[in-house]
Amino acid sequence: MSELKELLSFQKIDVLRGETTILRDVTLNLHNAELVFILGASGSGKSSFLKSVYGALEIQGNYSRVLGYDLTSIKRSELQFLRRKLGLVFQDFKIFEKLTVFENLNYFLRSINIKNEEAIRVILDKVGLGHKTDKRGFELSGGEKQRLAVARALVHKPQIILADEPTGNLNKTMGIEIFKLLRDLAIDQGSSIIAATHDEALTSIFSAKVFLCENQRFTRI
Ligand SMILES: Nc1ncnc2c1ncn2[C@@H]1O[C@H](COP(=O)(O)OP(=O)(O)OP(=O)(O)O)[C@@H](O)[C@H]1O
Repeated sequence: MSELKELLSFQKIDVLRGETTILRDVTLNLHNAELVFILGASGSGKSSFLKSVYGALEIQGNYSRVLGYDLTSIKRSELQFLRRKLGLVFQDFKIFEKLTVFENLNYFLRSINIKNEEAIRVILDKVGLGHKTDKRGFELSGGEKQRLAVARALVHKPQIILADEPTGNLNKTMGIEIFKLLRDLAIDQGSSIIAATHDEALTSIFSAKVFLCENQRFTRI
């Protein structure tokens, strides 16, 4: 059992978009190898919360630490270093359709100054795409695209994975299968996941801390 480390701590933090307060008094503590779901209706602030974690939205409050960075005082030039320690998964996959499976991961790793072809091969095997490394993005099914996105989120062994509706474009069975893959591989390498989802069913399948965004509140349920 690995030692418990605090990866993220928000204490009574407000998340803003310009002049508008999207969420108030957000309190969340995240440790390694932990899964957190964020539920809420469309427009309730789930994506905004995820964006606040990587410094893409303004926040206010006394205490907000992510992987050792204080988000209320982090410099713009430091954000790239924080973001290298995060993995991102989106509903619409955001893979490069014209690049091959291998090139998609290599492009991502190079963008964060890492050259590690072995890590690419290992993670592609783990997500079940080891036999499709030379296929281009447009030749993949939706499930395969999300497997590739899962591989991209994990290949650099980030400490936190932020997943925004990761099952939103998949059928129910495929969504559960791919989320399980993400969860198992992440937890295995000690990474934690914060996943925003409409899909309440996921919370009954996977053991997790669950929060609800509603009327600007962020409440543990
Ligand atoms: N780019 C943007 N510019 C301005 N306001 C935005 C922008 N994106 C979202 N908002 C507003 O911020 C609020 C929270 O939106 P957010 O996308 O965080 O909700 P969500 O719970 O993730 O919704 P969904 O489930 O539909 O993705 C909403 O009122 C929305 O209209």
